[in-house]
Amino acid sequence: MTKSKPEFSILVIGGDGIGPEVTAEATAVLDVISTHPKSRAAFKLLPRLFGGCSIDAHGTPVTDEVLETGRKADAILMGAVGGPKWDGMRRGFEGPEGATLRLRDVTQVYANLRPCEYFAAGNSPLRDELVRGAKFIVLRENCGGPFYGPKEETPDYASDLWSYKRSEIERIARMAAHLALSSASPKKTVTSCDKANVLASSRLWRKVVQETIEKEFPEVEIVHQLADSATTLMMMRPTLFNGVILADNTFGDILSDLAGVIPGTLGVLPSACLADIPAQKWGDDPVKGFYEPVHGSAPDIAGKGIANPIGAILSVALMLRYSFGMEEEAAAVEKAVNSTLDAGFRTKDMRGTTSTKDMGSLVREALQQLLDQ
Ligand SMILES: NC(=O)c1ccc[n+]([C@@H]2O[C@H](COP(=O)([O-])OP(=O)(O)OC[C@H]3O[C@@H](n4cnc5c(N)ncnc54)[C@H](O)[C@@H]3O)[C@@H](O)[C@H]2O)c1
Ligand SMILES: CC(C)[C@H](C(=O)O)[C@@H](O)C(=O)O
Ligand SMILES: [Mg+2]
Repeated sequence: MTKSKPEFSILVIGGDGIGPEVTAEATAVLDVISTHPKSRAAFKLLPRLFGGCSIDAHGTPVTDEVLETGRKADAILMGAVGGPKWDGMRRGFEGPEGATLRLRDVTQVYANLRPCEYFAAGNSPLRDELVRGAKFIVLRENCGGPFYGPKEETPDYASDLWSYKRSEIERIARMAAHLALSSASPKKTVTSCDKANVLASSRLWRKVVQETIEKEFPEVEIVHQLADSATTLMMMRPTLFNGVILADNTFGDILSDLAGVIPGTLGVLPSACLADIPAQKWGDDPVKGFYEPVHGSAPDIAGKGIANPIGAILSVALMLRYSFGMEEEAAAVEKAVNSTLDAGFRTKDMRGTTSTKDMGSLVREALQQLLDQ
């Protein structure tokens, strides 16, 4: 890796439904950054079919070539996959969603960071005084649990094995503590959510999270919360969770979608799936990351040009920060999004009329100005 101006390779998966619409706005942000006179990096984009569109073209949701490209690339950017047309194909890891799980598995991106914060856009259905100041990362274990356990599927019986190994829990607990310590917030808290009152895998989870963090990160406060009551608390007192919310694959999936109530739409939530502790600064070797907004392919609004591209654009900010150590550029993208919202522009999910493309170009204009300063 040359430290002068590295070129990072990125597998780009538009996917299905609104996936290609929001991904186009996200890659356009990367173009602004790489073509700016002060640019510190070049990006080699590797667009590929994946998901339902790949089933239509190749008869499989992911070809070996795409898995291999993803394994070798520095990062992966994905819109979303799936849709009613391919719902009948879900069995084991077949079908569009199964392909996403396979790609997460081959890249071993075990830590799924799903940051959520309140935007002062007046869009939350929750009362302003409840959500103001809410800022946390849902850290979801991404390569284990029932998503990956052996499955049995017959017309009369079906099962998914929900299991965790100590080593899988230790590595995600370390990531949680690392994120808590590196956050700007004075509160260094990890709130771990589980169902230790009923699930054996949760009892191991709770024990290993407690032991690992207590021993290796004594300055981090650990709170254990049952996952069911965590949902009510997240809606009633979201700021209680400021810091890091740690959860396994299933509970993390649910809690991160629930967090969409805080900004008032899933459309603005980004996500980063990492294979290692994030890069600390520009010039470090890239950390393998798989970036995708939290939302899905939203078949109900696909093709209408109204999808919110902010979740995808903010996922690019996470890529710059966590994979490439480009904190200044990441912060500029986030600032550009905030200033666009502050100027009053909103897509339909935020009760506005701005189109996907217009929202993308407004953010890019704001970004260009910030980079020029
Ligand atoms: N990463 C992924 O590939 C991924 C993630 C989640 C769901 N999915 C798949 O997507 C399909 C649809 O799932 P779903 O309907 O449960 O969830 P979804 O996230 O696609 O949609 C839920 C609701 O949020 C809205 N929404 C989502 N993203 C939006 C955006 N960017 N702008 C505006 N509104 C937005 C939708 O219109 C819909 O009303 C399913 O096939 C599911 O498996 C894929
Ligand atoms: C589509 C599906 C495989 C995926 C998941 O459950 O991980 C989605 O819901 C997500 O949150 O990224
Ligand atoms: Mg989900």
